[in-house]
Amino acid sequence: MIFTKQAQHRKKAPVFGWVLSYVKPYRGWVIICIIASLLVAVANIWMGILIKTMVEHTNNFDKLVSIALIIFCLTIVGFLSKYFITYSAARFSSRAMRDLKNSMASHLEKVPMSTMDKYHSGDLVSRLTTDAQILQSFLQKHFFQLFYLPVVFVGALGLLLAINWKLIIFSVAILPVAIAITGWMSRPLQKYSEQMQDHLGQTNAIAQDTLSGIHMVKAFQLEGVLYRKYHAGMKHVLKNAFQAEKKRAWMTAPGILLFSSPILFFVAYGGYLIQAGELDLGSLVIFSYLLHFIIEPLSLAPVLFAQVQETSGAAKRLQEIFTQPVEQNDQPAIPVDPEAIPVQFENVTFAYDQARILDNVSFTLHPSKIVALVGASGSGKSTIMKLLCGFYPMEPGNGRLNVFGHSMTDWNMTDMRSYLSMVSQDTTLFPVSIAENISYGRIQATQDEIIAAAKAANAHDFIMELPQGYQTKVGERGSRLSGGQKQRIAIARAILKDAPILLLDEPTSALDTESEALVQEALENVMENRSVLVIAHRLSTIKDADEVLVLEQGQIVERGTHYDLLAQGGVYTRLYQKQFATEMHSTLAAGGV
Ligand SMILES: Nc1ncnc2c1ncn2[C@@H]1O[C@H](COP(=O)(O)OP(=O)(O)OP(=O)(O)O)[C@@H](O)[C@H]1O
Repeated sequence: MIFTKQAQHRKKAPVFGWVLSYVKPYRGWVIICIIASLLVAVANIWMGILIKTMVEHTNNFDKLVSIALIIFCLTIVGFLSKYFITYSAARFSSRAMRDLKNSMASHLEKVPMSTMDKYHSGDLVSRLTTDAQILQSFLQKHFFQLFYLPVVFVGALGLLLAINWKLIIFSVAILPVAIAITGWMSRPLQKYSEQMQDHLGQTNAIAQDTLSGIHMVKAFQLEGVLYRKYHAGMKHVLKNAFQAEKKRAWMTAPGILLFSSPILFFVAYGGYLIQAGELDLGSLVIFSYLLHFIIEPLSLAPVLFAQVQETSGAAKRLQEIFTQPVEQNDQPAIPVDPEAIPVQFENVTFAYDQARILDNVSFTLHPSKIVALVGASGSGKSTIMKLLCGFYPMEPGNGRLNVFGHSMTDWNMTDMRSYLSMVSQDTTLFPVSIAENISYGRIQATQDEIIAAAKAANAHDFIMELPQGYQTKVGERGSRLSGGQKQRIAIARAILKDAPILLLDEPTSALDTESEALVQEALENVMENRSVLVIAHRLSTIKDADEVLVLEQGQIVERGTHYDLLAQGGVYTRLYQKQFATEMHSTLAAGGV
């Protein structure tokens, strides 16, 4: 199996258990937060008892002074506890979210291309930012309430029941109905929140595509089309946000009414009990103070429930990423025999989804040889490269793919890829300096080695002409460099990596003649003494290849050297005449073969 399912414990855990697994390493701060929450609750209830004692001892000055002192101490305890709630919640929530984001980023690096094909990078960024923010905000602002509210509620209820059970039961009798109504009303909040986050992910994806492809957008005057798409996406986001807020507003109005009704009942029935001599004034005062601690938890419960719903929606979107299988990276490194055959495809059949893309493909790339892939667009050339990079899993029974004599399924992917270098038409440069971009071929490379690689890639001269030389920042995706310059930096990177197998997707006519000649020379340097699998677009590369594979609809329909294939007069000859006739004529005119 190329793909394993890591982080199983997190995958199977219910969503909040999964979130708590990230909080667990900071349990010290969580415990401080919980203890501080409990202290605030106890201080509030104790204050009620003291108020009652104060009312009962209005003639005892010493008693009043000692009560005032205790109240002062409780106020200090309450103040410090609130500080620690805020501080500790900020500490554990921000650290837990940092860990979660880090492990999500590292998980994303390990998921196979088949998974990345399912998600847009903008959506993934949205999960990493907005969803993680919702989660952090819950942990920071609402987590302590899960402990504070029940304790203050139970404490206040116990005291009030002891003072006059009839009055408290009569006062709060309506609250279960209020909770049921507001709880029922908050149910769609999770759905709205999930929908809003999904739409936000899609809208972010449009924004990202528009900004990264801004040249094309402007050249094709697509601003209006993309703006309308963005606008439509934001409309959905706003709609869901508005639906959620409308629900909240609906919950607030009856909530206030329902949750303030106990005060009315208390005033009416409490007054009656005093007149009937069944309740003293001190008890009435403590009742009015403590009733708040009954109403507050109950009125906040639906709001908290709604927050939990919203947070669980965000957490589910994050957790979904962790349920994606990852590439196998935990096997020990395989010892490689340098004499072994670098690449061997044996009857490989492959489909991305349903349709068969490669059909029974077999070929061998011998050490220091060149195998060229040619064929019409969509015939499966890039797919062969992608399989060799281990980007997609091969189903059992669909052939064998060996790298240095070991089946792809036995390799640790990171280890296997250390034997491959890739230079593709679509060069990926990172927004860092030229030196750093080249050094990504081999992170430990010295400055001298970087310069030597740049020289071999025909890049040194143009780099030295830049104002900051090797320290020049190349911009997003290398936007500050020309196509040929980007290619040569990518080739320098491959030279520095010095891997025995080179995968090459030759640049086509996107480069001008002078730039193409420089790139071509650089490519010849990087190909030297390496086993090369090349998607060939140049006649000269095809002629130099030890074997040319002609692909048609995922099948190798012809194979041999350029001259063997021409002699056959089949698919290759037709392709040759179509694609290379101009190049052939110019070669002949220049006195070439
Ligand atoms: N990630 C993918 N998911 C689904 N189908 C894909 C994916 N990548 C490629 N395909 C399909 O596989 C087929 C072969 O594509 P491939 O890129 O291998 O062709 P190619 O010969 O390299 O073409 P070109 O010369 O135009 O680059 C095409 O029909 C393409 O639509």
